[in-house]
Amino acid sequence: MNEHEIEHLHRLTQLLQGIEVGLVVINRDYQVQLWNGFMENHSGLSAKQVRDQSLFDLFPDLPKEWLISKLEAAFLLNSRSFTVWEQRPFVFPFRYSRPITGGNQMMCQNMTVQPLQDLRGEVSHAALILYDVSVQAADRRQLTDANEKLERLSQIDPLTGLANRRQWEQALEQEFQRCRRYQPPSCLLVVDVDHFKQVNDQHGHAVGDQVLNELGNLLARSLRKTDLVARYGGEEFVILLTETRPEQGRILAERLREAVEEMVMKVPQSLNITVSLGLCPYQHSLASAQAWFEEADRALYQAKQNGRNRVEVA
Ligand SMILES: Nc1nc2c(ncn2[C@@H]2O[C@H](COP(=O)(O)OP(=O)(O)OP(=O)(O)O)[C@@H](O)[C@H]2O)c(=O)[nH]1
Repeated sequence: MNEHEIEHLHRLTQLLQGIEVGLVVINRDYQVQLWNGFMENHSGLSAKQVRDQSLFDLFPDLPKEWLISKLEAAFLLNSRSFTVWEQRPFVFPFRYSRPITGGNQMMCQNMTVQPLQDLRGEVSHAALILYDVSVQAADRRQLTDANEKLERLSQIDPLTGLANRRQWEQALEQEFQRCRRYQPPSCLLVVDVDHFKQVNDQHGHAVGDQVLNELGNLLARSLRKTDLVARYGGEEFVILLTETRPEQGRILAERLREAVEEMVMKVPQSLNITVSLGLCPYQHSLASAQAWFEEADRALYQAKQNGRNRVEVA
């Protein structure tokens, strides 16, 4: 090798030492032959310390079986492979300390395994090339969390914390399909506050909101976990009573009516309200979830017509 070539090699070595990517070269016994500055910095082990040591002795926590299968594919088949953090968050257990990523404890890594041939063309070594993708991983996780939160929020009524109409319509459709298939007993109940306009007019809209909130709490408290209560809109609530026969549904509706009548709200002065309820048990003749709801709504209209503060069954 002439002086020019030695200079060139020297520059290349400096480049590999300083690059912000982990570089490890191992021989066929998995012993470390090259360990660059990135690996030194993150492992706390110098190139001298790891030289000729087995990778698996140095890092007993490495996913041995999985990594050997990758390395053997490189040695025997001369094939290159790539793994991403989404499949396996990290290969080398390096701590990650940059604060911008928040709760991220370990460095997330992508890794390439690259076969290296000797001058005779035989694969005598393999390189592990490690990319730190902690920032991208943290961004992705934040985005996923935000999307999940948005999805949850888009299903909830902000005033009462109950399911909103969107979630309700999905649940009703599901329950309708379940009833159509298995014909379990199931009831749909529509609850509407009587003369709610007067509450708003006499006490103000903020008090009206509080009344709806308290009513929502009462309904949620009074039902089974398997029932779904939702705010359909305005002063109208809807309830799915699963596994409930018509006569049980009627008793429950009556109990809710009484509970509302007896409830004294402090908003801030004492206030009483009543509700009217329309009940429609599932019947096979119902053509759609919408038809089921319309039947219950018709029963509610009857309850209003018949004097309010009462239950009517479709
Ligand atoms: N405070 C408050 N009021 C609401 C909300 N949504 C709807 N309302 C009011 O609810 C009232 C409903 O009035 P109506 O549909 O006439 O019914 P009602 O006065 O309850 O009479 P009946 O249902 O016939 O007993 C209207 O005044 C709406 O403005 C809300 O989120 N908060």
